[in-house]
Amino acid sequence: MTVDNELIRLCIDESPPRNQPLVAKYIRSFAFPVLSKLSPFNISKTGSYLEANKTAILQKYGPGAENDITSVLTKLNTLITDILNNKPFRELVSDNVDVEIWNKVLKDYSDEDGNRPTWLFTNWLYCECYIHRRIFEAFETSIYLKNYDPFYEQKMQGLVSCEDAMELLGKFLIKYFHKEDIDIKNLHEDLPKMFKCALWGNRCDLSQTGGDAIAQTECPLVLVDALQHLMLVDESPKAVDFLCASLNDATNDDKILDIILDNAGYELFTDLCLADYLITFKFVNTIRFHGKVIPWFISDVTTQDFINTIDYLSYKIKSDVLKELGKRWENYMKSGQWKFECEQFWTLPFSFGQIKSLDNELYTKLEESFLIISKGDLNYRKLVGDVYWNPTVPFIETVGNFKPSKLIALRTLKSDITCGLPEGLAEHVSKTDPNWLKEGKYAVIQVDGI
Ligand SMILES: O=P(O)(O)OC[C@@]1(O)O[C@H](CO)[C@@H](O)[C@@H]1O
Repeated sequence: MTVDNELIRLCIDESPPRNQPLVAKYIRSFAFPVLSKLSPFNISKTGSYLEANKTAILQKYGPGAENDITSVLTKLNTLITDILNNKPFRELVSDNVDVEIWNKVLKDYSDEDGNRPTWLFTNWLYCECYIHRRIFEAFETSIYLKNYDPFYEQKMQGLVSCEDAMELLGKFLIKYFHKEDIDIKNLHEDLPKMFKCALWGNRCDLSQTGGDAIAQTECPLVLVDALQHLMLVDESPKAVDFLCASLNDATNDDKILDIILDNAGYELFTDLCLADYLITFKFVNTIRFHGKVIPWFISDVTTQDFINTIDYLSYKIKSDVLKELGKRWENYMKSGQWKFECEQFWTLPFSFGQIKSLDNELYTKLEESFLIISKGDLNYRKLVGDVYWNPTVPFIETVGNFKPSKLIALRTLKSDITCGLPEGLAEHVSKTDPNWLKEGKYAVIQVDGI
């Protein structure tokens, strides 16, 4: 019997129950294949990357790093074995500031007899976050590779491989920014396109491919129209009306936009384009980008990714328009109009509904916000509590008590969770396209408080 079969033997051959948080034991949920196939694949690819890049790593970190590589590989292999054998979770052992929180969560999820949670039977959001935290633990418990991001090069490669598409969007924007006669009608017409470029940027997510870059070659603006029929909910008109109306209020010159980022590479580029558009036309005055404090879900944006993306565009890329964009973004960072922040909460296994009770400082910060944009699938899962909602439950209900400000969610669908869909749509799409929830093919733009 293979280990995969062993996991299957423990599972239930059913869909997960509606309106409950996901758990991987339901074979017909996306969580089961992510746990049994995709996660072990991603972890073993991380190990293969280390082995393949050993010489370069030793050159950079010195010969002492050889033992580190060996110990990281052992820890990654143990992690795969633990998952595939549904072993109980263990405490984290590093001296990082978040370890106390993770170990408290482990205790909270253990039963009265002290039996610890296992991969198949515990809350899936906790489980998947724990997998990524354990990957990082393998590195942070080493000597030389404590701060090593094994996904950094792939993330930058993801950016480089999309240069053609970036150039096309860059040309459009630079021309636009140089025009002197942009009026409210133009803004009203073009702002939805900027939202949707950032939305579809979320398709380029390396956690689906074990780090292999997904090249985006078509013109992002052409794609916006071509993919419109794949948008299951499009509330962008509400967001655009709200933002355009706010331009009339000259008294408010302290409008902060918070963008809760997702992936580096091409997606981050499209987020920065949207941010530039919003700040150039004074929809907002300050933008705070929220990234991750540790490598997370393979391709999420860390400080290193954010800084080096802007640096790459400003100084290293061939294209003049992209250089010009890079320089604009560097200036926004220098002037403080743009800020990059990475709070610990985003790499903990909690939903956004828990921010208020668990991290009041962060919640209070988000209350200063004029508008919050949440990017991507994992942030969406956290927004709606990773609950397998009945698809017609309104989005504003699913976000629970996460109401610090007005909110826009931009998400391509890569997991089972849907909400706020019109009656019958989920049934209709699933009949014509059984994989509709898995591949980032469909998307939603949903708003709360607008
Ligand atoms: O947040 P992103 O980057 O849009 O997507 C992340 C994600 O799709 O990767 C995992 C594995 O497929 C999913 O569980 C998760 O939701």
